[in-house]
Amino acid sequence: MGVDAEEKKPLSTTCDSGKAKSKPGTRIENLQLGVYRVLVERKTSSIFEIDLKDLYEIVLSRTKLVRRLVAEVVFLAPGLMFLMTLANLWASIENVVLLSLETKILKIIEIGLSDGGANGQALMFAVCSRLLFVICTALISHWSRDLSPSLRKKVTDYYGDFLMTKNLNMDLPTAQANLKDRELSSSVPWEAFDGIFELSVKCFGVITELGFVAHVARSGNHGPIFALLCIGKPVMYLLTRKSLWDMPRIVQTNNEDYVRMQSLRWLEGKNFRMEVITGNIAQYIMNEFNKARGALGDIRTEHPEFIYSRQDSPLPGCISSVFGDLPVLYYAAIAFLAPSSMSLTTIATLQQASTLLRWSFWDIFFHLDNMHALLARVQQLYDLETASVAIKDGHISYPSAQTTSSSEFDKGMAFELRAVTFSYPGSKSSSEKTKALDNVSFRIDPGQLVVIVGANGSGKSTFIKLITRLYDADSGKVLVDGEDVQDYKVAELRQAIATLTQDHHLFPLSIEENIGLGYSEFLDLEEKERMELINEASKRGGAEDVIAKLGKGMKSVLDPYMMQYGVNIDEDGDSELAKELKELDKSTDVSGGERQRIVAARTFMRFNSKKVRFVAVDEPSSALDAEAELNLFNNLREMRQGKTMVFVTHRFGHLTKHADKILCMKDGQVVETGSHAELMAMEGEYHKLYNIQAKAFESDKE
Ligand SMILES: Nc1ncnc2c1ncn2[C@@H]1O[C@H](COP(=O)(O)OP(=O)(O)OP(=O)(O)O)[C@@H](O)[C@H]1O
Repeated sequence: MGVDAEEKKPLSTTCDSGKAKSKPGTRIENLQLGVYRVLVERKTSSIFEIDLKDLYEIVLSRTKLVRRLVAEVVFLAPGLMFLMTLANLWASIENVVLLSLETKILKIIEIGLSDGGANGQALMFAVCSRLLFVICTALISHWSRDLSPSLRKKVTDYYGDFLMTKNLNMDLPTAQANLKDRELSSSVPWEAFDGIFELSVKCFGVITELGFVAHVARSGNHGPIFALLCIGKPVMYLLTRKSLWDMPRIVQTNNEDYVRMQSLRWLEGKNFRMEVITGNIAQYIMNEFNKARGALGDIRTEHPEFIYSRQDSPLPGCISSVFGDLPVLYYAAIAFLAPSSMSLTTIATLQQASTLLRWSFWDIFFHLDNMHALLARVQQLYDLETASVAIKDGHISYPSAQTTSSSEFDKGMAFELRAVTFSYPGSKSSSEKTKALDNVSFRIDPGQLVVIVGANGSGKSTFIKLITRLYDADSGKVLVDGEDVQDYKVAELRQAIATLTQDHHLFPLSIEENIGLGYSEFLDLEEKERMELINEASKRGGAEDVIAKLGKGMKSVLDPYMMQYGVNIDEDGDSELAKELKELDKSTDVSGGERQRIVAARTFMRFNSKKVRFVAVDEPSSALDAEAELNLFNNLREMRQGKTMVFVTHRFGHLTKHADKILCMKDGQVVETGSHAELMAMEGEYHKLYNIQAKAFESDKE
């Protein structure tokens, strides 16, 4: 380990160290730990590795969190908690009780040896007491073994519900801004609670052990001094140990050879199987990997936290070891200076007790190390409660009274964009190039069929995302039926919109549900009525034949959640298990285009809701064959009545002739607007794109 004064060029970074300013009283240290560059924030005033004031602040700030977590868990299962506490307290005093009974036995033997005969009755009583205690401990441990798993289930269920509700209701920008929440799982609060519980029990155990030591060495008032000496080593360790775990830090792999090795190793995964096989590149990957490994040499690759904890100087280890020997030195000195104040039994007991204490302290440190990170994750989970909602709900019902009374109400939704600018969260908003929409203004009248065309990344899909309020514009206004889109109640507005995009996926549920969820209120209808609507939607989406092909028809589940594996089975053999495993491995699947048809059927299902006034179709046809695409567009157009329709497409041949308006986009701006004839006459961007498509067909004919 060493401090690297030289700045290395990061390959990817989350913080520009050049700009990283430290808080008052802290400094930012740039470390090179093996293949990692680590930026650490440290207290400038601290002489020890750990700052006690810092530790105190951490403890204080976490107390509220711990109180809440413990209160919630206790409230979930007070009875279980009570029994678990009793069982664990019993276990925590086990060592001390055993040691105390052992001391008793030794004392009786020692007295017996010096008096020429042991007190048989007292010895028997002490041995029986110890046996009884051991049996009781074993029984308690047996009876209490299911307590912890039962409580664990209750706790993970409770926080699982909490997380699922929060995640399902989180809007898109908030979800993208909280990427770290992906790490959260319902088991985190349990792990934290379990850690706190264990820590408390261990602390109780240490207190009883210290009390026991003080009691054993009480003659000549050695007790408190000896107890203090026993905690010397752990305290010294705490002050001198090097640990990154609690420090605010940024870790980044900046060794190019290591990064290349990892990237090449990634290619062995099944995602790249096809490319590796068809490209015949396995040997190339292996050669490059070996080259990178050679170049990396002996540079350490384990986690930087582990590299950092290695001490450069042997001094802290020596000091800590000497402190560990102080109890031995102390009773050796007593035995020499005041031999009458301690018996051999007392010395043997103290020796055992000090070892016991040392292990107990290690145990506590181990739990403490984990605790900080665990509590930080629990805090993240609780923060979901107060996570700022990016998409604020409006106050106007949709359709508003003004819309319903308008003469154009029956035609569909009206839109207007006024000088709208938008960049995706996470993109560098200061740069012009990252604006997905740049000062865009246009109008779409009720009932119009609009086709949006343009090159990749020109901003076509972004427009639909703003209308459906997946995102809000950074500046400018998006008006729906004359009102600011942000003023409407989001749920009501979305009920009036049906979308079909390439981003839509099948749910891991039955096909019936996949289509039915297009309008979930219909799932409550009578079976017959519901199936009629679902069948009709599947017909319009072009999915009828696909579904008929599947063994279980509408009840088929295409992407089910499944956990299955076989172990120690000769899969080529003909054993019963091998046959069963082969049968289990057979999964039902359909092609990409067939999936798109089922997704399209879901959108048609939504049309059954009389509330839909706007249909947004964003390139749903990438995997559809020409006939399916034509049918889809025709079926959608047939249902145009009362709806404004926007199609985003690259293959605009059959759509543009039906369009009331075509918007041609380029670099986040609408560069041309008009009918097909008007845009062709302009000989601009649309003309260019159209001719590229037309030429492809002409060259096919040649
Ligand atoms: N989730 C996202 N995060 C960051 N940037 C994004 C995101 N989605 C799109 N962009 C960027 O916004 C710009 C506009 O994207 P948009 O998806 O609207 O283009 P598009 O015209 O629909 O493209 P395509 O024809 O390829 O579907 C592009 O520069 C794109 O890289």
